[in-house]
Order: sequence, then structure tokens, then C-alpha cells
Amino acid sequence: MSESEGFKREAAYAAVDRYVRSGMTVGLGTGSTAVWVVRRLGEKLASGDLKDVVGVPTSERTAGEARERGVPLATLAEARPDVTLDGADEISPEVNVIKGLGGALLREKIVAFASGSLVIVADGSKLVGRLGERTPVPVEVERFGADATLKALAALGCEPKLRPGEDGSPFITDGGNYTADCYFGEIEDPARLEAEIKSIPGALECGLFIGLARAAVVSDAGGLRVLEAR
Ligand SMILES: O=C[C@H](O)[C@H](O)[C@H](O)COP(=O)(O)O
Repeated sequence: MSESEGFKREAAYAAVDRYVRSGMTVGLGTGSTAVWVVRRLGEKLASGDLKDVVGVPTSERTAGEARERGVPLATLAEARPDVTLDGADEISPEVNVIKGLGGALLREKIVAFASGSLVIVADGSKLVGRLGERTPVPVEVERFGADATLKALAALGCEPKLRPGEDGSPFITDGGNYTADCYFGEIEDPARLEAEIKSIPGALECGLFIGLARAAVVSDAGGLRVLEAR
């Protein structure tokens, strides 16, 4: 296992151990870090350290992993998550985050918003001084009228790029939408940018998660730590 994979695993395992108790419903994020959350839950359910835990998956990929690992699943209609554990692409010192490079941001935000709390799990490479430093803001875009939506996004000060899928045609999310990656550079006011993006009718949701996370569990060569949101 690579060093960074080890850090992802350490953060995810620590988050499960700290935030998940028997009887809870847990929102299951998407991506290479969140997969370790599912694996830890599977291990603890199999050993009997956890009982009666149900997961609400944020993607088909995560649902498949949970089934393989023996984590029972529910929909949001059936159960409200006590806590959601999910990865991130960038984490600011306030624990605002950019998510969505893995293509699941809309369902991730729906589940996080419906949860008692959101806890981010990540390796230290995701920490930034200011959001937008390295990654674009992914925006899930309705396919109808997508060209007009991309123009409206560009007017906010970026060059939106329709994300390609593996075969070169546009990537399609689990919900059947496009994703536009919008690089703005360092974002001075992420809450305002989130509101501006969401004022565009075809922009269904964006990867700026502002004021949503309660904490981030981060691991790197400096050790494991919990950053509380401020
Ligand atoms: O859409 C995907 C998600 O927001 C992921 O949680 C995010 O991209 C981080 O993924 P990873 O843990 O693979 O770096």
C-alpha cells in the first residue's frame, strides 16, 4: 500500500472509531478515502464491535462496496444519517471543503445536508490555506441546455471544462447529469461563489461545502489529528 493510501486508511479508521456507535445510521461518502470507511464498518460489524449500523450510500460505487463488505444499506427515505463520513479534495483551515472530483457531489451534498453531522476524512495532502488553491470547483450540470449553463458559469470568472468519461464522451453522474470543472483559483468568498453558482438554473449543485462539516480527521507524516470547524 502506498504511503498516501495508508494515511487515508488511518484517517478513515480513526473517524469510524471516534464517531460511529452501534445503532447509528451512517452516510457513506464516495472516493478512495471513503472506501476505507466502508471497509472499517464492515470489519467492525463482522467482529461484533458494532451492531445494527446501517449505511446510506452517496453513489452506486459506494453501495457496491458496502454490499461486498456486509454493511446493510438504507435510503434517505428510510433513515436519516446520524453522521456522514466522506472524503474531500481540498480542506480549508475553517473546514470548508471542495468535493466532487470523484463525480458524486450532488448525492454527497444531499446526504450530508440530511445528516446530523458531516465529518471529513482525508490524508494531509488535501489541506490548503484557501479553497481553490489547487483544484477546480466541480459543478453538476443538467444536460438540457448545458451549453447555456457553461456560458453562465464562465461569466462568474472561470473556464468551465465539461468532464470527460473514460471513453472520451462526457462523464455522466449516477443521477444522469454532466459535471463541469470550474477553475477559479483561490476563492476569496466561497459562500458567495456557492450562492452565485446555485443561482444558475442548470447548475444543479456545486462542490463547495461551506459550513457543512463539523470536523475533519486528517492523517499524514505529522500524525493523526482532528480539525474542528470554526
Ligand atoms: O465526488 C467525489 C467526492 O467528493 C470525493 O469524496 C472526493 O473527490 C475525494 O476523493 P478521494 O478520497 O478519492 O481523494
